Amino acid sequence: MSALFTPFQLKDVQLRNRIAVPPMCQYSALDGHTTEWHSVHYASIARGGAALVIVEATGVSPEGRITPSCTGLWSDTQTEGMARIAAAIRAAGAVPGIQIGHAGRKASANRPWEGDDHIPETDPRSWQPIAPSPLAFGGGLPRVPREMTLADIERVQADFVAAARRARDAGFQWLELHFAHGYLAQSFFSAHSNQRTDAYGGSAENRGRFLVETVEAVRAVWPERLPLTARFGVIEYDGRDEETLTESIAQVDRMRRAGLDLVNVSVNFVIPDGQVPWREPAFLAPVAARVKREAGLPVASGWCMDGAYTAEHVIASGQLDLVMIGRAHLANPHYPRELAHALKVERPDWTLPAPYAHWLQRYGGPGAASAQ
Ligand SMILES: Cc1cc2c(cc1C)N(C[C@H](O)[C@H](O)[C@H](O)COP(=O)(O)O)c1[nH]c(=O)[nH]c(=O)c1N2
Ligand SMILES: NC(=O)C1=CN(Cc2ccccc2)CCC1
Repeated sequence: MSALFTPFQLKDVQLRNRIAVPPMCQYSALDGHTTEWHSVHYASIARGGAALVIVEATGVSPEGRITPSCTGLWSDTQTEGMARIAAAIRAAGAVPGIQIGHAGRKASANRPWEGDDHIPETDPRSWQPIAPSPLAFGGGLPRVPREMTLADIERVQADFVAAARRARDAGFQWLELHFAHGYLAQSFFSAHSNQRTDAYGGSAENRGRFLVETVEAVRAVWPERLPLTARFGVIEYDGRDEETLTESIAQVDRMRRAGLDLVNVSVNFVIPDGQVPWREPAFLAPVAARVKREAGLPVASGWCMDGAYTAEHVIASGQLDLVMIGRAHLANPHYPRELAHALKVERPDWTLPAPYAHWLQRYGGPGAASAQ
């Protein structure tokens, strides 16, 4: 029996297994609107058998995007395209999720294959990034952001609420606030990037204020019976991990009390030179397990957890409730079928829809057990 292929219930949402596709930017939007690329991309992946498909980081405002090609939910004109995608994910038997966020000081960047760096200020495609403090990320993202005023903070929080309403109206059943990867919310919580002296800076509680207030504000519009979650970096790998983890777990507890239903544990990526242990399989699993134990809410996590036995173990061992498997789904949208075969799940081909499953089960096919 495979733990990975057991259902999971959170509020009124039932997941058919523990495999989630994490948000992965496609950098293919037109003025924040989804295109045919997104429709095919998300439908194909959802048909592959994962239980939850989370649509990529979607900007709560134009300047909250990472690149000019990122999706947005700052305008009602963007809701229809997202609604088609949510419906296609649901029609494939997966739960449609979406991540909404603000890129903060990492905003106004080129697409990864076009430099992955800040667009020059002289380029008309660029815009002024904003952040808690006037401190640049560095590396390929050298622009010094404008320090946010209290009015900016209120406006951005209102943008999160408006985007959450649009995600609800588009038919998404799982909302993930992007509080990780060095973007705006993460940069409020990190002392590396937040050197404010007002109520939003200084102590860990003050640095976590923007995040807690945003959870509270979004909770008020997001249906109580649908999961409200956050992807949150809890470790920087900057040599101060124990201190960062302790204050991050306290922050997760504050967000849980503000109404968060699950946390997707990730890495902070607030500084360009963190020593992330990339070679260690499932390096975040023990970290996520500690968050689950100490903050007392369900956890998901990912990063290099795509191998069948790794994915099975992080769930069977109770470290995680859901495993996020990203790049493997870019290489093969039907990746869950590979996992089902490897883990000797009953009728593994039926991780796919009937038009594929029937023939693969009956006549074999690449990777099918009956293949000679
Ligand atoms: C092309 C691309 C684009 C994105 C990502 C990654 C990649 C490869 N990742 C991180 C992603 O969700 C995942 O955490 C990592 O890919 C690590 O998981 P895997 O090792 O790929 O399973 C990411 N994470 C996130 O929270 N929001 C996002 O929009 C994106 N975008
Ligand atoms: N929107 C996101 O959260 C993104 C995360 N990425 C993963 C990543 C982050 C930091 C370092 C390496 C990879 C890359 C692209 C966009």
